[in-house]
Amino acid sequence: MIELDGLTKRYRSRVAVDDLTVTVEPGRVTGFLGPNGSGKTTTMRCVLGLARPTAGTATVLGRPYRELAHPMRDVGALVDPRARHPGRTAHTHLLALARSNALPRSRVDAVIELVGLGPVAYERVRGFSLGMAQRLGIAAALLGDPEVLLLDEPVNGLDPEGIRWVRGLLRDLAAEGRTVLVSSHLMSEMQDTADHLVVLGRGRLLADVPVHELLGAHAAVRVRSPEAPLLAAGIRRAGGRVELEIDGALRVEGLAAARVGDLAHELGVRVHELAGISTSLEEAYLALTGDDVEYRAAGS
Ligand SMILES: Nc1ncnc2c1ncn2[C@@H]1O[C@H](COP(=O)(O)OP(=O)(O)OP(=O)(O)O)[C@@H](O)[C@H]1O
Repeated sequence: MIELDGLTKRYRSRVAVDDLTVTVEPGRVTGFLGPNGSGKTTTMRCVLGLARPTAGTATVLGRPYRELAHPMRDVGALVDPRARHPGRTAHTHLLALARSNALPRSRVDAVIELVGLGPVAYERVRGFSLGMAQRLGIAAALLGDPEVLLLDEPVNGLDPEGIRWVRGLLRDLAAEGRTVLVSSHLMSEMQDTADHLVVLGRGRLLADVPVHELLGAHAAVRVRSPEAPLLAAGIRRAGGRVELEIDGALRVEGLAAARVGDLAHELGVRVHELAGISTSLEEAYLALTGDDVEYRAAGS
């Protein structure tokens, strides 16, 4: 479990993380989302003792990271995949990590195998592609067989096969009862991987919800009727939000399809089409974070 309590991190006048209170539970994959610069990496760095909170606390398994007796056995992290000695081979890199953390040598071969780096284990890290570097970073995170995993954009640079592999790995680790916190900008990937979401905007908590709840909250109903204005007025009276689609259909949010059908019946309005529309995580995410995007291209 990871617990953040009023976590705040300021860099001079800039507030990177603002009074964040969240519990990341074990046994599920928690996606950590937010626009660029919203504070995800800074939060992870505070959890890992790499940045000191200005206020509040961040604990792992009930303790601040610095007080963990065997940090690598408790927490595995991938924060910067390029942060390693370029002259070392993958094997020597992991072996050095294992030695300095009193982990058995057998774990080195086990994680190399697990992440699929066997064929390049004795090649220098200098020549690794971003995807290979990501796999090595994940291997390092798993070296101590930790209860808690924090992965900052682990699929960055991976090809589709690699992305699918990370998805399976994260789901397996969560199914084993571990705490898995993973940040990503790939919404379709998060929709398939995460059970739960923590969403930040400008350092503040925007949402702490199960994925299906967020998707449900943004789901819509499409309804077509020759008496659309009458139906739209009834839907609004019942608390729904209505928009007119380009083809004359109504897009309704806030009411289920069955409720819209019943309303039409009550109003004596004919219906030619009625369907629930599921939203993608990307649409739900953009609706949630729209006002909190710090960097936006002109015209977008
Ligand atoms: N060492 C630092 N010194 C000064 N400001 C920093 C530092 N680290 C982060 N920041 C600022 O804090 C804010 C949050 O950055 P952070 O990297 O945590 O965001 P993020 O959500 O991980 O972004 P991204 O999705 O782009 O990786 C940004 O405005 C960033 O410029």
